[in-house]
Amino acid sequence: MNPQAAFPIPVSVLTGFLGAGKTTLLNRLLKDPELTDTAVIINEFGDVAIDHLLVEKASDGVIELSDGCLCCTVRGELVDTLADLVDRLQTGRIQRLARVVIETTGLADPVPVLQSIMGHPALIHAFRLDGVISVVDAVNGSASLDAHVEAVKQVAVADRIVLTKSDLVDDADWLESLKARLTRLNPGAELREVEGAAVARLLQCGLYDPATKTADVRRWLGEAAAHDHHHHHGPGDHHGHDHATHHHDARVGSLSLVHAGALPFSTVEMFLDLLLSTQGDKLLRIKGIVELAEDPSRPLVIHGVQKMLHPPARLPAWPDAVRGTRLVLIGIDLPQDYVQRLFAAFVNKPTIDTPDREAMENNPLAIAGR
Ligand SMILES: Nc1nc2c(ncn2[C@@H]2O[C@H](COP(=O)(O)OP(=O)(O)OP(=O)(O)O)[C@@H](O)[C@H]2O)c(=O)[nH]1
Repeated sequence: MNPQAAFPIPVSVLTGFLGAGKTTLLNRLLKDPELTDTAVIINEFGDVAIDHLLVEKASDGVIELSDGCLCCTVRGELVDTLADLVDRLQTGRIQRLARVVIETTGLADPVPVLQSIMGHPALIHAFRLDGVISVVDAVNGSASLDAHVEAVKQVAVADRIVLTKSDLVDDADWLESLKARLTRLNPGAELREVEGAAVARLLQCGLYDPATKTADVRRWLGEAAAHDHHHHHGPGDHHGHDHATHHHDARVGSLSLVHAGALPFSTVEMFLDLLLSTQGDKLLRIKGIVELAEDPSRPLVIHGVQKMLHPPARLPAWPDAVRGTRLVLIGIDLPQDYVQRLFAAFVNKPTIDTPDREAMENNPLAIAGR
């Protein structure tokens, strides 16, 4: 491959509901000299392709997708567009490519976009999903979350949430309650106001801090926040007022799975297989770090979207003193107790009311409460 390109190339996905301020933020971001060799892929929606005109520093960087619903038809094209970028690099038609930013249409469910980046065999070695930045409008964000489950998913899958238009909101309580709602939906994501957020570092959500070259596991897993906000919402739960007014929100939940010791690779693999085959449709994101029994000094990094797992990668060393296995899951209608018990069955000795591993591998339906 072209020596000018360091594969895999990080891909950032910029999402957020219609008019939330994605293009405005992107225009500001692209002024940062650190983002010079960035390709921007803008997904168009509607008859008139106006978005690319709004991206000022576009010239040869913008690759336009044709109109259509992102969830279905454009998925194939996005893959083609990314493959074309690799081709251009290899043939020298592009000299350098340091990053790709994909701006999704405001109406889109971002999950298929993430899946097409992570799951396509032709792209898997060329690109890595760095992170998802979700833009939420302080004026209309709350109404969008109430009305559209896509807006809720955009927030739930985010690594970072950027709040725009707070300059238009006088009511501090309104702003605080929107922020609290966003934190409930996605306790692991970093929440920022747009002022000050428009710098290259906003896009760097991955495990490695490119400045220090060290892994920042806690930030990447969103752990510090996630610990204080365990959600145990299930599809059948009722949350009174909250449930009644925010019915989409109640379906979203995050949970952490923690195991103190090292685990054999086969255990991790089987647990993930079962988790993805039974809960894949409900999982929005999964991230984690694993201490492997076979090689405890080099942690295994797990990263996935729905049923798709990024090829597991190894870190050269543990970034800090904390070892063991930590998985963070965000899902919609995810049966949290089932997942906790499934994990426990794999990593611990079986208890009286928990079927053992062998029984479960033979019959994954053995755990009640799915
Ligand atoms: N006052 C204020 N206006 C903003 C802010 N961010 C964006 N806007 C305005 O909001 C409108 C929509 O912004 P865009 O950046 O086009 O939003 P978008 O999310 O790209 O929109 P779509 O591509 O249509 O989904 C524009 O008129 C922007 O100028 C902000 O922080 N404050």
